[in-house]
Amino acid sequence: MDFFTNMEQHTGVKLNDVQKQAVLHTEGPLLLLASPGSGKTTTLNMKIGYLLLEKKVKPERIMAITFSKASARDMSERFDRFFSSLTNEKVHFSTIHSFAFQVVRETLQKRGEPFQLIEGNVSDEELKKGFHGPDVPLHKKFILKRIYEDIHQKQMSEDEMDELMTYISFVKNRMLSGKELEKVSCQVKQAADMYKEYERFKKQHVPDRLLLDFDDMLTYAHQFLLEDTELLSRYQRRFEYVLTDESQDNSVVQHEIVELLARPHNNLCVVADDDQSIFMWRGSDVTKLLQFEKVYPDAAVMTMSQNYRSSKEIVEASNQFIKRNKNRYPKQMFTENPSNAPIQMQTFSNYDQQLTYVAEAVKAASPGEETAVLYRNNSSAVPLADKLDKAGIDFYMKDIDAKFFKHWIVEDILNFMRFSYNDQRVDILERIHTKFNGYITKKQIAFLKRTHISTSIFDVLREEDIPSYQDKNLAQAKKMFHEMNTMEPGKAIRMIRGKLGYDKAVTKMCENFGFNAEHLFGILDTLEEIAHGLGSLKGFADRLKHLEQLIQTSKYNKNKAPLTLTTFHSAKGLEYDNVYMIDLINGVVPSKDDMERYRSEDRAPMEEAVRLFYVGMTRARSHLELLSYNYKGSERVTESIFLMNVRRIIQPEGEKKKKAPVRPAVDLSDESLLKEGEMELGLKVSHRKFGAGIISEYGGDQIGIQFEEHGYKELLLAFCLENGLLKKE
Ligand SMILES: Nc1ncnc2c1ncn2[C@@H]1O[C@H](COP(=O)(O)OP(=O)(O)OP(=O)(O)O)[C@@H](O)[C@H]1O
Repeated sequence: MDFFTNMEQHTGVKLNDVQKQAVLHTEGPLLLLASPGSGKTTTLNMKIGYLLLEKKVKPERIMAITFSKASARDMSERFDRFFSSLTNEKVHFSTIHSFAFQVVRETLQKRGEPFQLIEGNVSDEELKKGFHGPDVPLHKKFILKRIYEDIHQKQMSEDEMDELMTYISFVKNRMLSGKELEKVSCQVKQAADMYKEYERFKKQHVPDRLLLDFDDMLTYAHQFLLEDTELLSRYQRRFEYVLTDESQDNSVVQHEIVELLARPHNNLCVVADDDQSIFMWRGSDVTKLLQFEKVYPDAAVMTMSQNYRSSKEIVEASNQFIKRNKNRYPKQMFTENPSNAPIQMQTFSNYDQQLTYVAEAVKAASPGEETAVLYRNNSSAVPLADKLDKAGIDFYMKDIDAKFFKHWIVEDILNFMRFSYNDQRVDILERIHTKFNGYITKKQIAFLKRTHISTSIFDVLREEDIPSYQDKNLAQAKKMFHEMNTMEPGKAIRMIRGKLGYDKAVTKMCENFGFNAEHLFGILDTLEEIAHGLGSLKGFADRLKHLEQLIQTSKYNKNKAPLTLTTFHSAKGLEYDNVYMIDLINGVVPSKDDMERYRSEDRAPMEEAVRLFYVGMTRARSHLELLSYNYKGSERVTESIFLMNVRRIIQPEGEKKKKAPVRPAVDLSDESLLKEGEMELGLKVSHRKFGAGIISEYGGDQIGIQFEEHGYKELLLAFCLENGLLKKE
């Protein structure tokens, strides 16, 4: 009996022709380009089985590399399911990081050079507490904090820490140095200098040991393999076959390590989907895949395009959608799966309605169905969790991020509320006095600290010699804090933000310290959402505690709750019956930065946003919904341009019922007129009334154009198109 018949009998899986060819191609380089749901993992496992059972390769001669520890476990489980009854031999699935660590440890031990790992868990509280004296705790974040403070003479914000960490990972994974470091954009000023200082610190600060972070594992392993030919050829001899899964997310240094290992026989099987590369921001590099045939002129390239996961509607729409991208291997994903429901798209009037809808829809799912709600940013998780909890729905949250609850904005709001209970507490006032319009100075706080307080602090201050404007403001503040105490929390937050001047103070901080205003105001909006419907300030504080705990413990609900909440990124490789993609608005999906860079001709981030959206769409087996809204709080937003793309795919222009314009002002067949399908960010157009401009936003029924002479204007798209108001320049 041949291998494939045997496999079919044992596992029930009948490989298709390309899958079979990929299994049989064991010698020489192979790039296996696989569409989502096309059985990558299945094929890779079968190939390993083939090497063991048919080619009698010893398992220790096979290097099977996966993207993360979780996918290594997943692969290993699948392998056991297929082959445990056929062979006792076990193949080790490893991440590149763990292999690199092995190389580094071995080399440094041999050289007698001690080392210390400086990356791992450190709580935000510990970090906030900081350190005193000259001895910096030997941890990446503390070291960066110290370097930042030395260079900028001020404290580093959490956002800046995240930014700088991403920058460092990126430059290391891309193997950048010298002038190239300056070219990488980073919100943190002098990031390249800080990076160089960080590298110097690690090598010199502790003379008796080398300090290494996670990314150093890769760069050092690469360096050692290049330097030590004996070491390299030992590993090369050991691993006769090298297979890597999810290779689209490998960084430059990871690709280099894999290439080195596979030499000279190059029995290298690279499984990848360039359309699912979503970690470019931290150094993954899809161009390496696109150049595979240049590196290996004798490479076989096979494409697995049949999707076994999703309904016809989902496969066809996603396949069309990804074609927006230019920088990709052309592929045609298809399926023989039957049709199911059409993809649903809804734009609600506001954010809360979207969440209410999700909660109701999830509740209505049939028993036994797996459902996921996917979002771009972790910040979407808290209001969603709040809504689901209020609706009595259990969930499993994939990437727990309870940072929200410890954020200083949340602390501030709680402190405002605490102070309203007792306006004699100098300790609380000290934390918020610069954040409302009471003009209370540091000196006044020091005075209050020295004074025995037995009445309202506001009265104490007003007894002193203070300017009349402050006296007036303190009297008002006292009244507001007093009223706040018995208010509904939603109202209280609005008063803090508005009349007490907190929003203004935050805006000022953003200007002074470069904080991300959108993010901070987003947190305040979320607090208002959580407060919605609650009766007391205490109830609000309790609710926050409850939510924090709920989110922390939701990770234990894996395989228990039929509902998963996850970011697009973490949904990679997974599948669900029903998928709801939420918060699909411009500024989030794609992000503001993606859009801005696209306008300035830097298209790579937008292409990555498209891939991320595609990963989200292709997680659904039978039911996919794309959700958006028009207002978040009082802010008008526009639905994601990607929604518009999908809508056009599902319902092409020609099929729409077009209302004839009452008075067609121009000949609509004129080729130079802008058509809906031609809209693109950055496209130069000319408006009949406002003249030349550039499309800088579109979504829903609006189009935003930056006009040369009339500034930025938002116009009704349908009106412009139907009346031929816009021409391509
Ligand atoms: N030849 C086949 N016949 C029937 N089902 C198959 C075949 N190959 C794979 N499948 C099934 O298709 C589904 C998707 O396979 P798999 O998870 O291996 O896809 P993938 O390519 O890794 O997906 P993604 O890239 O989206 O993570 C699985 O349920 C798998 O069992």
